[in-house]
Amino acid sequence: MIEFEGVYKRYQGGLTGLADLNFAIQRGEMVFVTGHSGAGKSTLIKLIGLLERASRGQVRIDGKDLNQLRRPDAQAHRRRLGMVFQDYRLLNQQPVFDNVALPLRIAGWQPAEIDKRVRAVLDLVGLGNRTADFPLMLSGGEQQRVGIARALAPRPSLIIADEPTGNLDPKLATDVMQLFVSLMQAGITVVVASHDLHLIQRMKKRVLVLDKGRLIDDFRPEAA
Ligand SMILES: Nc1ncnc2c1ncn2[C@@H]1O[C@H](COP(=O)(O)OP(=O)(O)OP(=O)(O)O)[C@@H](O)[C@H]1O
Repeated sequence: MIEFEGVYKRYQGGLTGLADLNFAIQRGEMVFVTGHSGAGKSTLIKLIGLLERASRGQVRIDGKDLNQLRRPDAQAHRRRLGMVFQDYRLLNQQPVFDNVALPLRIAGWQPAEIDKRVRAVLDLVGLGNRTADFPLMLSGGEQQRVGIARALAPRPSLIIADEPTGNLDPKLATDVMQLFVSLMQAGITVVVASHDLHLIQRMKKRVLVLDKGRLIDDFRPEAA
């Protein structure tokens, strides 16, 4: 479970990233975070991913305050978490297979296990036949699916994504969002930041709306 309690994030120079955020996300839930440019979406994602730390308040994952984590626990947290970025962040000089294998190699998986897992996640995102291709031979939507496969490879329990469809046309964006829904259906907690309200509304999942760093709505279509 993810809990934000009285969370503030103030950047150097006095800019407020987040102000007094309070909410909880249950295990296995899918949640969108939306709001205008500068509302604090990326900041929220970065706090969960430990790329930034709260200035005040607590961000807790399974009861542990992320600000208090010592290095081994912080590393364990990062291992349980997959991140997906707007610009995919693939290594363009390496084939799709190696891009997806990278986190498994870093984690010390055995080659035979890596081979099996990489093929399985690429099959899952519909790219099982593109393992030898290089990222720039793929469409934007396909590159993002490689990014998602890479995030999924180490079997994370939580996926966080910052504007994952920002560079995609509406059809590909919908496909990628559907893929996130299928991950939620497989039991993974999924938190997606996106400014695309039309697309979010079509997905009929919970939406946290930020405005100038504050939570101004927490909408649950299932409960409406
Ligand atoms: N590294 C930083 N240093 C200083 N200020 C920052 C930094 N990152 C974000 N901010 C400020 O914090 C506020 C929230 O930014 P954030 O990137 O979280 O918003 P966002 O909703 O993701 O915006 P966008 O949709 O434009 O990416 C903005 O006022 C921004 O200028």
